[in-house]
Amino acid sequence: MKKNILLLETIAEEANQLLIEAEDIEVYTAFAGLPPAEVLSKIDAVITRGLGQVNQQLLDACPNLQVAARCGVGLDNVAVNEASLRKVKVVNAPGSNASTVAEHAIALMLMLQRNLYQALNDVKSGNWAARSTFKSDEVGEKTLGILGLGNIGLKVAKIAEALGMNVIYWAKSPKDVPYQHVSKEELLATADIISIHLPLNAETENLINTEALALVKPSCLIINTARGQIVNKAALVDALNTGRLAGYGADVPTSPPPAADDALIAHPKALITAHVSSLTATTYKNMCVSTVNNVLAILRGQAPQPGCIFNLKDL
Ligand SMILES: NC(=O)c1ccc[n+]([C@@H]2O[C@H](COP(=O)([O-])OP(=O)(O)OC[C@H]3O[C@@H](n4cnc5c(N)ncnc54)[C@H](O)[C@@H]3O)[C@@H](O)[C@H]2O)c1
Ligand SMILES: O=C(O)[C@H](O)COP(=O)(O)O
Repeated sequence: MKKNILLLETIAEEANQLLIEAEDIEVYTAFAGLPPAEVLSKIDAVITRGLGQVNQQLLDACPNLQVAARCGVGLDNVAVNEASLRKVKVVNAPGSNASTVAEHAIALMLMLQRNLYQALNDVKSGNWAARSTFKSDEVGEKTLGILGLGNIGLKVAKIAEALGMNVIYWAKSPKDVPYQHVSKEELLATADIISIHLPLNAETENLINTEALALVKPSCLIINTARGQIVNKAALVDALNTGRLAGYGADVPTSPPPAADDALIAHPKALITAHVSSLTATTYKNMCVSTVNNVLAILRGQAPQPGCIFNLKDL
């Protein structure tokens, strides 16, 4: 009997092709709304990206669900606890976008630290004379504090090390890496640049709040390519306005999509991209293909990529 997969969002063509060619798989989509109850009742696996919600309502509607999969890494749009209670395997593609997100984090860090945005705008606007007042500093010999040393955090650490930075990190427990593990408070107080690579969950939402920002050096830059909600927006804007923090670079607005008058987006000390760091041609394909292969393996009773079943991991 065929297994039934529901796609909540479009996926890379190469991954779609794997599903189309699989003779043991029937594919349904929810691009224009959920299919009728009789279809949902026979769905074995649901696949989403960052927008489609695998929530309690969907889990209720799909009583035969075995797998809830995310093309990519972040599982903040998946009700992980609810799914776990129903013995639904929550699956992602660990490491599939680590290099490209790490590159993006380093790019934002250099843009801010070297004041490149202003330098480029000066030339574009014909203000060559601005070079006489130009100020910036290199990242070499500065201390980079990494919050969350998983696949992306570790890539960032390696690139930063090659740039001559001193890397420290905070994680739930020390790891077997050549970087110093410190408390969150020590990291906040000593880092020249902080890069956030934590998942968004109940423990990390608003982690960078007024109290945390009170600890950082006024010259500190915060880079966030994880999720905007890990940083409290009001506290962040206040810290930028009062000189408590020198700059913020992020790939993720605090409440996407941002309003037209969002105080952070317009802030002269903030550089925000529209959640694009995974969207290179190579990585978009890889994260969708890896996820689909993991789902197919589980449905066929084969071994998926190690560590991809999130609710079986000790996080
Ligand atoms: N901007 C983007 O397009 C993009 C792309 C990929 C991932 N992300 C985000 O980045 C996050 C990290 O990705 P990753 O691939 O490095 O994930 P990962 O699972 O490899 O690493 C996350 C790390 O955070 C640690 N952690 C989890 N909860 C913690 C807590 N409460 N306190 C301290 N440490 C904790 C884990 O132990 C792990 O080391 C994702 O969850 C996702 O939200 C964003
Ligand atoms: O968590 C992830 O893997 C990234 O945020 C990618 O998200 P996207 O699928 O929305 O690009």
